Amino acid sequence: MGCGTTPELLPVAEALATYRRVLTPLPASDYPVEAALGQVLAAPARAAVDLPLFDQSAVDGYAARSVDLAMATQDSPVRLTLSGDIPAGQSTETALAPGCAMRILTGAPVPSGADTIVRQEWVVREEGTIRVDRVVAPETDLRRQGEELQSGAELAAAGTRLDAGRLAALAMAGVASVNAHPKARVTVLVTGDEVKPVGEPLTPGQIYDANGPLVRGWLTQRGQPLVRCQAVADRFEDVCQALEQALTESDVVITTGGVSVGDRDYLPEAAERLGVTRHFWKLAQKPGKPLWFGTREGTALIGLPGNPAAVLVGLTVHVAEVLRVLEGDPAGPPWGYGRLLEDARPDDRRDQWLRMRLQTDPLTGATALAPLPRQASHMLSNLMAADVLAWVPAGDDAWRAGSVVRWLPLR
Ligand SMILES: Nc1nc2c(c(=O)[nH]1)N[C@H]1C(S)=C(S)[C@@H](COP(=O)(O)OP(=O)(O)OC[C@H]3O[C@@H](n4cnc5c(N)ncnc54)[C@H](O)[C@@H]3O)O[C@H]1N2
Ligand code: MOO
Repeated sequence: MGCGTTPELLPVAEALATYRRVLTPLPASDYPVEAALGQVLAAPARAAVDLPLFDQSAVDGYAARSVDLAMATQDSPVRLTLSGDIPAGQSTETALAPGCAMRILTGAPVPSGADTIVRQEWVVREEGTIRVDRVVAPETDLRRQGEELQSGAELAAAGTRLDAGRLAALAMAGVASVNAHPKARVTVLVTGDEVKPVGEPLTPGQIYDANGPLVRGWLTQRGQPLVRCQAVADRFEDVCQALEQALTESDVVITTGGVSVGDRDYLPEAAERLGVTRHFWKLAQKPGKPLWFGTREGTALIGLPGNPAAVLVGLTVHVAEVLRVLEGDPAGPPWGYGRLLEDARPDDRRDQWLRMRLQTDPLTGATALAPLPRQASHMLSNLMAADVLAWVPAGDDAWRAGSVVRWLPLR
């Protein structure tokens, strides 16, 4: 929060705290493990089996008894009689007898009696026997049952968001289903009579729609279930109708445009007409000052301003946190920190979200930030170069080269 922010505008940190305070995670249920990709666990997941599942070989070679090889040297190699063959996926009931070895492949179960594996590079194979010319210590290349994880051990705590690697770790440990919060279902309403989809002809005064592609693309990249994305005309009744349907069908409703004080800015009035409880409307941030946040029966409504850079801030900073709370994710925003390599734009009223490039600080080797030109709220072209959205608090000094600021990744 900047020290010089205008008092009637809610500080950004308070907006973030409001989401945590007024929203509750969506009710959890059980999902097949792979269906829960991207979801957050509501209960710990425990290993259903030991890992490794059984004593197994780490290499292609021969299961042996280390005592048989204790005297082996180049001058006096030991011969072991081959008494079996164990490929991966099979096991043998037969115990390994003294003076014997069994052929074994990587991952195959070790027969009882064997306490070491002789990798095949160390062996000369002859008719029915192998010749070993070195000592092989007990436990060499042998993976013991349960050495990684024991059945019943907690593998993932509640609050863990599942990615591909975590899913794989659960599946390996025999976890077939998990108790998780669902992903939030989102509806997007893009207002503005002046906007047209790119590719369609424009009449004078019209512009191409940036917010539709921005919000849809951002949600798709996150794997967010999209209920619908709809263009809504700047008419009060149309806004009310679309909003009512969206509130009924979704966990989160995102609107763009029509949230300020203009003659056709219907969102605040429509939301209040439909019984949405307002938590705040104006934030001490730039871009994105008019940001309307309210709830109705657990559904969150986030009214973003129409300016595309304000929508970018709304998604990266605000919608992301709303989704984390609803999805049961205890982690707050994934802040990075870096020193400004050059002066940024000063502002003494509102904290600024500035698009910057990540660089390496030539003095320290640490991550540093280079502000980009073309930062105004109606501009997006610098996203071609931007890596992060940096939070530059309002006030006297935070914008100066050398200040350390926080940032959120843009990709
Ligand atoms: N008298 C005041 N005027 C404005 C204030 C204010 O406090 N007093 N705030 C300004 C700020 S800050 C912002 S941000 C905007 C927000 O206005 P709205 O949320 O009502 O948004 P619109 O007026 O509908 O649109 C703003 C701007 O963005 C363009 N736009 C809208 N939708 C799209 C789209 N899908 N793709 C591309 N561009 C879009 C629209 O044409 C406008 O230029 O209000 C200021 N005014
Ligand atoms: O908040 Mo507005 O997005 O500053 O231009």
